[in-house]
Amino acid sequence: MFRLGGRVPIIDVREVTKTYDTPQGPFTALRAVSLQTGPGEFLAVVGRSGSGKSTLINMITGIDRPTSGEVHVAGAAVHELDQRTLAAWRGRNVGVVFQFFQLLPTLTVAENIMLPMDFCDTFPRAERRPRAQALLERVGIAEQADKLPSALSGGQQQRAAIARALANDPPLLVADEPTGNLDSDTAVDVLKLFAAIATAGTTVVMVTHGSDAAPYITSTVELADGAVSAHV
Ligand SMILES: Nc1ncnc2c1ncn2[C@@H]1O[C@H](COP(=O)(O)OP(=O)(O)OP(=O)(O)O)[C@@H](O)[C@H]1O
Repeated sequence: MFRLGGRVPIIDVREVTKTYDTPQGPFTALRAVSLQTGPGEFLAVVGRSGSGKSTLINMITGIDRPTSGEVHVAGAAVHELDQRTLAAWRGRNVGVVFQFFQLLPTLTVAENIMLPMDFCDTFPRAERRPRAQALLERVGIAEQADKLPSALSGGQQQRAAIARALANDPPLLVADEPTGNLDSDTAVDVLKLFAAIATAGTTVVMVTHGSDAAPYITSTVELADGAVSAHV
């Protein structure tokens, strides 16, 4: 097995190619992309619009399958999992953070965070509420637990979404443009939070267009026309 500085990687993408069938004919969105990331890394995925960032993320989270190549995440061969196994695997192993937060509007903040625990039955029922509260403390919004998401600022909603992504203590957190809808000061606070999460051991992969992330990330992969053009 591939090892990264002696450690098993959390993400091990090997020669992944993704070709979509389109009415105009086949379109290759990823070309022989390889990428390895270890525990505790904070990886930024950058590249122009259409370069393949979301397609790569979809391969890593198992939302979509490669046309060829292999995707290993947290020890699972994601490209080989069937849909049912994949849903259960994803719920426990991958926390996802979106640009527009996507909290359920009719549930309180704490209830939103308990939802992945309920879905995956990861913690005993009696532990879920105190665990949600502890996660809210970790992301700095403990006092917002019983409010509806609409009562929170954008930055607070993103912190709540990050707490939800950590609900099942996944080894990997994936964030697609998580600061795209935040003002620059709030964006820096969210980047600092991701950096702290990575330092605590969770691998964080973030698609970003901004350059504000540079001080906080541990590595960058750049895509151009579906291929890795730089990995530093
Ligand atoms: N389901 C699909 N069917 C056909 N083509 C697709 C599909 N999904 C993506 N593509 C194409 O693959 C290429 C890469 O798309 P992708 O969404 O991965 O880019 P991106 O780098 O995430 O872009 P953006 O920064 O605009 O979100 C684009 O040319 C896109 O049109």
